Amino acid sequence: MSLKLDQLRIAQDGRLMVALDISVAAGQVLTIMGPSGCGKSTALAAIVGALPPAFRMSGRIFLNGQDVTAQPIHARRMGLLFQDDVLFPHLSVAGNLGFGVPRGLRDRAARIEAALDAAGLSGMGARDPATLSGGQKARVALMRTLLSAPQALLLDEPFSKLDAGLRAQIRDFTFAQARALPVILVTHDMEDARAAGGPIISVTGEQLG
Ligand SMILES: Nc1ncnc2c1ncn2[C@@H]1O[C@H](COP(=O)(O)OP(=O)(O)OP(=O)(O)O)[C@@H](O)[C@H]1O
Repeated sequence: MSLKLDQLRIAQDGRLMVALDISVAAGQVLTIMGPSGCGKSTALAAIVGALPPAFRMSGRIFLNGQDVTAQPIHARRMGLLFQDDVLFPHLSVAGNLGFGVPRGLRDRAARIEAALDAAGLSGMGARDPATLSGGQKARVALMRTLLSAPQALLLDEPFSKLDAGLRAQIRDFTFAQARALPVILVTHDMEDARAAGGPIISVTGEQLG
């Protein structure tokens, strides 16, 4: 799998805000950094197909070699994970995971079980998500996204609410679970960027390291 941003440009009120021209291969994590308000989240919104009307976009987005620029958000099948990605409080842990599984799959229960296993939550599917620790919640949120079988994973500061120890643990877990996918990580944290191990760019297209 691969994600290619070909001369992607996002402007607001005629002013260029974001310029990205890069390919991300499966198993690679591209990190996007930059000051607050410079357009990092907007860039992810454009890539998934949910750019707010206040912005104009040019360039093309390719997923697995296919031009998806004109496709609506649901057809692009990309997973997007936020820092405030809360679990649904009215659903069990398994119910939350099941939300990610595409409708009509026969092995739905087995997929949920496998995700519980991967998250270190075997046998805890019936639990109320409120009873989980912060790390457990973060793992369930990630697995819920991955169960939707995304073609790429976009991470918008997903670790920033976690304390330092947990942050490293969840970060490693995320990169390990997503190793079959191209991943784009938005972060303010240099440690996150280093741990990602891939190219680091600013949203203005400048290569940082
Ligand atoms: N829906 C919207 N309509 C109009 N302007 C918006 C909208 N969303 C964001 N903006 C503006 O676009 C600019 C970029 O916002 P964005 O959230 O992409 O920045 P960011 O780099 O992700 O910031 P942070 O690091 O603080 O999350 C900001 O000036 C913001 O106010």
